[in-house]
Amino acid sequence: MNETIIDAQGLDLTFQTNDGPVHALKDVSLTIGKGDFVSFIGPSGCGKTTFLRCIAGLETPTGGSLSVNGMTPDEARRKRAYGYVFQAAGLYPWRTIAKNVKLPLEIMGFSREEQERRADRVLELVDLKGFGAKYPWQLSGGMQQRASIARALAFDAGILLMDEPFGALDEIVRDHLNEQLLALWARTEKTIGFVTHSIPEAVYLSTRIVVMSPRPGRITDVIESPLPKERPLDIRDTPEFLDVAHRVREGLRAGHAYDG
Ligand SMILES: Nc1ncnc2c1ncn2[C@@H]1O[C@H](COP(=O)(O)OP(=O)(O)OP(=O)(O)O)[C@@H](O)[C@H]1O
Repeated sequence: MNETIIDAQGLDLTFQTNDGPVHALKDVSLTIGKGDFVSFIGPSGCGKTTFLRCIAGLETPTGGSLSVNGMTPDEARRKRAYGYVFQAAGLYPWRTIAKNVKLPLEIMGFSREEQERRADRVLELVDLKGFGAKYPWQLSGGMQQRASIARALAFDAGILLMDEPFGALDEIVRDHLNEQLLALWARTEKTIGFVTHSIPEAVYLSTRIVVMSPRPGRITDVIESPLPKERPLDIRDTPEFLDVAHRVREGLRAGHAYDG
């Protein structure tokens, strides 16, 4: 495998809540290499978001070890090792698209010229060239989500963490964004962690698919994709694709059957 970027070993996380402890992650071990596109799939509440948030240094595991770029997640967060894309685009309505994209750059103290240059570059990368002066409400849901990806790319972190970024979009738009995301990944060689509920989306995008079980969230299968890097949408009709989709479905089913 390529250089290790994310290394989780025996990760455990129990939330203490008013209703008692919630065991969200159990003995999660996974290594993600540079340039991997790893999807996390599993039933609602199985800890996909929690695992992504651990990588991002936004939750603290209660057991095990986790490193990101050879650092603790907290150090990696402070060094801005990753861009994070949420399910909702989360753009500020009073800022233009360009100003939304520049926000992290402003906070990080980039010069105005550099902010301008980077915003232009990432808006072009997500196919929003010429939309910088628009406000979020003037854009479709898919375009807003692309703008939020541009914002996550603006400071050029090597890691992109995406939590169901296209979950709220209709299927045609989602297909299109999946294609664009693959092209962007090929061009930028980012390491991507991607949470989804959709089997076809996971299979279409990923180099590896991590199947998780219901609570306490455990990894029940890690499927290496045999698909080539170059993936036109109609690859989804090929026997290879359907075979991987079948394996994911079986993995999800086996996880559900687990009651230990
Ligand atoms: N801050 C928190 N405090 C207490 N419990 C939490 C907290 N965050 C998450 N949980 C619980 O941990 C479990 C895992 O949640 P998580 O959001 O990671 O699941 P998920 O797989 O991403 O679900 P979904 O697919 O519905 O987004 C759930 O039972 C959730 O209620």
